[in-house]
Amino acid sequence: MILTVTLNTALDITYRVRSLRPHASHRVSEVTERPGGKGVNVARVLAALGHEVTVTGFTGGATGRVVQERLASVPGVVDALVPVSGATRRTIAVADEQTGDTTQLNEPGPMVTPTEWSAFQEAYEDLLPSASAVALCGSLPPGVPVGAYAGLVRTARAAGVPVLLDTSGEALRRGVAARPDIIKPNADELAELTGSHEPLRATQDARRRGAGAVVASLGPGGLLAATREGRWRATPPTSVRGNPTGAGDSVVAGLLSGSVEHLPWPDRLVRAVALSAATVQAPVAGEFDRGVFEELLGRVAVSGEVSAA
Ligand SMILES: O=P(O)(O)OC[C@H]1O[C@](O)(CO)[C@@H](O)[C@H]1O
Repeated sequence: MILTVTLNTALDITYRVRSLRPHASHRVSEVTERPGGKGVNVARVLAALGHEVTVTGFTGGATGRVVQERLASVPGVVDALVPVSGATRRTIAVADEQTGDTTQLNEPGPMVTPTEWSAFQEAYEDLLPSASAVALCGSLPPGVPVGAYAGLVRTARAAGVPVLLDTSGEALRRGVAARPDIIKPNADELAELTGSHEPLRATQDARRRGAGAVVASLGPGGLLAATREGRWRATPPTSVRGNPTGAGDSVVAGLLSGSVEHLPWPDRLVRAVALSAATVQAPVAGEFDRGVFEELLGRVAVSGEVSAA
């Protein structure tokens, strides 16, 4: 199975409004709720691609119960979440019908005690021997040490399990130093990590800091990958409009599934770009449109070069 870690799980709520204006009161025309947090989204997409997935991280309170109830009905996803005394957070995405833009409000998450953090680390170590790959995704809830991902990367490496890290800020900086196999920053996260706003230079710099491969998501500009095997750029055929919530998580799912299936890097990037664009176009945030995905697979452009041996 593929293991996804979401330390800060969420009940993702999407509000649709006619036009979002600061200081105004709004009528919500539609409300959607689904289990979220980045690793949970990754798991749903992996399962839709036919992979067996186990989800771990923290869950607590009434929101945690809703997240778990909803996860139970997703075929192919096994729930191995660890209980905490605090409540799983909510995230609110407000989709503006007029502009097509989405505004995101993410709660901080429950306070995790040192005992709960230790319980998670034990559960994680127990799950690793059955995992073909692991994805560590999203923000850290309060109470979890900022070096948490660095530790989880080291544990996965010691167990011989390939590890992808998708987070930001100091947690990413420390995590990269622990040498994950893949990181997937967006342009801002990559610039913050390396101090460079030039993506090509920044991806190479991030590799020097410890990442085995760096796949930078450049929004409508597609993906830029710097790996041991070579460097590539993959771009969607047209700029897609819609809700980008979860598009980065679909990239992670594309990369991970391609990695466990031993696809060559260009094919993994094509899959990741097609999934991401199909997520932007899906009516519900974080889902992907299978028809769009399959149609785009043949139309994503890849350019680049293989490294000299
Ligand atoms: O952990 P964070 O960085 O706060 O991100 C979580 C949020 O991001 C999303 O995964 C979208 O990528 C939402 O589902 C939401 O839960």
